[in-house]
Amino acid sequence: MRAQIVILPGDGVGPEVTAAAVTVLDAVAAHFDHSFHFDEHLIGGCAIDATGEPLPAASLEACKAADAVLLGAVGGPQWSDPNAPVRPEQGLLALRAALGVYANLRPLQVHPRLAALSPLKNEKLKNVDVLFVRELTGGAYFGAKTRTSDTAIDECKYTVAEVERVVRRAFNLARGRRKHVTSVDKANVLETSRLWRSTVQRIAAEYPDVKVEHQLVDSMAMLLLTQPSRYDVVVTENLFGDILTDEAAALAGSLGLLPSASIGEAKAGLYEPIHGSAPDIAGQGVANPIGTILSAAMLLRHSLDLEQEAAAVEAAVAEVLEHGPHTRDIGGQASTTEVLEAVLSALDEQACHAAAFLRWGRACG
Ligand SMILES: NC(=O)C1=CN([C@@H]2O[C@H](COP(=O)(O)OP(=O)(O)OC[C@H]3O[C@@H](n4cnc5c(N)ncnc54)[C@H](O)[C@@H]3O)[C@@H](O)[C@H]2O)C=CC1
Ligand SMILES: CC(C)CC(=O)C(=O)O
Ligand SMILES: [Mg+2]
Repeated sequence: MRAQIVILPGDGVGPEVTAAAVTVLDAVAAHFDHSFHFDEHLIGGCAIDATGEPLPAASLEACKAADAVLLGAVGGPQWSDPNAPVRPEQGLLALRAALGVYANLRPLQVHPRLAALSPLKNEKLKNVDVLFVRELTGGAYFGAKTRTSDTAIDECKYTVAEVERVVRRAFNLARGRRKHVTSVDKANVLETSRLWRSTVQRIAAEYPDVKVEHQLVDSMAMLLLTQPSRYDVVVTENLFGDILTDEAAALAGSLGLLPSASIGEAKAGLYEPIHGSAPDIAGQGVANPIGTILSAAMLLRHSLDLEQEAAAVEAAVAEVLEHGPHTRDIGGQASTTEVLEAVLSALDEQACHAAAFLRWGRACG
């Protein structure tokens, strides 16, 4: 298959981790006989420096025309002046809105080899397999912002239609999993959460085969640590989902491990690790590339319908998590490049198995 993929490296460790993921996608193309064309564009702080804008028109147009977009991260201390007229993060929010990618899928699994890195006891981490579905284009991140000398307002708004579409996604995804949806809100206090909860209750009636429960976000933050294996699909609004998934990354062992897929009605989606630009380690060649490589696997699955290829990348990553090498954040000493090379050689083996399986299938008729 032929695919046009836009790469937005962004800032900080973004260029380091996207370069690793592109090398993996190149290897997938070579092994499985696909033709991926990569087109790199600016976003975030580097775009502000070059053009004055965090999302230049050329970047947005390229993303809209692509089959998929792979992004590193945006932001950093040099663009974080509270009085700055434009900020890198505005570029990412504008891109998510323009692409209409309202559902952000953030899977959490705990590799047994890394369980020791988690602050939790090992037995709590058995069978943890959660899919967070975070609403991505509404809520406080997109509401009107006003500021006077002594007052600041961030409007938080949700419409029924915005809640319905992401909640339906969550229920549909739950049908392919353990058929359990946990909706997280703050309905005891927030009007937007009351609208969220009543909408979930109405949609749930269309899915009698899926068990639904409601959990307030403050207690959910605690339950995620005390009973993580209880959860299957967790659907929640933009801000709560952002916070809960960084917390969830601590269960897996590092923020550098978690991938994400942002999807809407179109096949084309936006794929990015859940972490930020990690300015504290940027430029040192030690960033963990696994979250971005797994995001590339999600790109293969969700935007290109290449399930076998996605599974091969995931199996290669699992092999490297099992046997190393590991970057510093997960207790090793390896560089980004050493981890990438290990993933590539594990992928070689996966691809050989896949090719042998295909030959066997043909021979058997
Ligand atoms: N999607 C995006 O582009 C996001 C951008 N940001 C931006 O990133 C900047 C830094 O934000 P922080 O709160 O420090 O969050 P962060 O996610 O960049 O870093 C938090 C901690 O996790 C570590 N970390 C993150 N990714 C890692 C990786 N791949 N390998 C190893 N360690 C990793 C960092 O070294 C740091 O200690 C800010 O400007 C923020 O706005 C934050 C979150 C998401
Ligand atoms: C706009 C981003 C910086 C928000 C964020 O932290 C995220 O999407 O994970
Ligand atoms: Mg975040």
